[in-house]
Amino acid sequence: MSLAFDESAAPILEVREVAVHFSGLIAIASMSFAVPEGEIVSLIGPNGAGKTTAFNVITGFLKPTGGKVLFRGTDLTRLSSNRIAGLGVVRTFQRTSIFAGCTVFDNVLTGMHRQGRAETWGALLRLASVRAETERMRAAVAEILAFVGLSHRADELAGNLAYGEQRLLGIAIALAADPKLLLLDEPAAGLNPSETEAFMGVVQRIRDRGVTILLVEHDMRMVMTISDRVVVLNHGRIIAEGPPEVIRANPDVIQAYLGQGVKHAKG
Ligand SMILES: Nc1ncnc2c1ncn2[C@@H]1O[C@H](COP(=O)(O)OP(=O)(O)OP(=O)(O)O)[C@@H](O)[C@H]1O
Repeated sequence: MSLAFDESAAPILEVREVAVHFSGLIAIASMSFAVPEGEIVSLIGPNGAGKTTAFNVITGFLKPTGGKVLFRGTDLTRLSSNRIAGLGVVRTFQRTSIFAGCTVFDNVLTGMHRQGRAETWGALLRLASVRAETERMRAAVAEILAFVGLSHRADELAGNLAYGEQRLLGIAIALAADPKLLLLDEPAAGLNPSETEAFMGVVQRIRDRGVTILLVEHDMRMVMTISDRVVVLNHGRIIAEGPPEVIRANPDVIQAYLGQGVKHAKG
């Protein structure tokens, strides 16, 4: 893990002066930050700071009141969430959306044509070599399941998985959509310490495979261990930005958030 921020790395994502107002309430006042390609960047802050709102803007679920979001130079704020997913900006949700009545394998297979991949799927079905293509996709699903450590559960109904396994399945479904930038919304919520540990390893390995990660997470140990860079939001404004060891020592951050968070993480 590279703890130092490489200023020369090209940003895959640039959030420029994004503002979000909800009829009088300012959820995000003005937010600008960049996510360098190939890094894990965490967006942290107290409850209500604007983290989920920022995710919703980046993924096209919410149009900002002002500002832009550039993904490899393309302005995402003009595009539908489906188009954005099709470009490779893929998110997971706080509540994992799985098909409980389908097998783990089929859930991941479905992930290949969810999230904006419908056109590709349709085109594939028209190919004469559908069978070869199906085999290729099944091999890809098997590879993803092995990657997240769920191969042994492939034929199980997703609804029968333990909670921690369902979170891993959520990640596997997102990986099936071939993300370039993966947004993880509180992936460790509700996990026990050993599950969190395993999850941290998975997230780092996803980064090591070349997928850039933007993480919203309350578990400070996870954030401080795996992030290359941390962006701190408070009341809709960025109050600090930098590598974990700098953020950890920033008095404004400690005041706003970390004091409580670190205590919580250690307790
Ligand atoms: N659709 C909405 N309509 C009105 N206000 C909203 C809406 N969505 C969010 N807000 C408000 O915007 C602010 C930011 O909320 P947001 O959910 O982005 O915070 P957060 O940092 O993700 O919090 P948490 O850590 O609790 O998930 C809050 O004051 C929230 O109540």
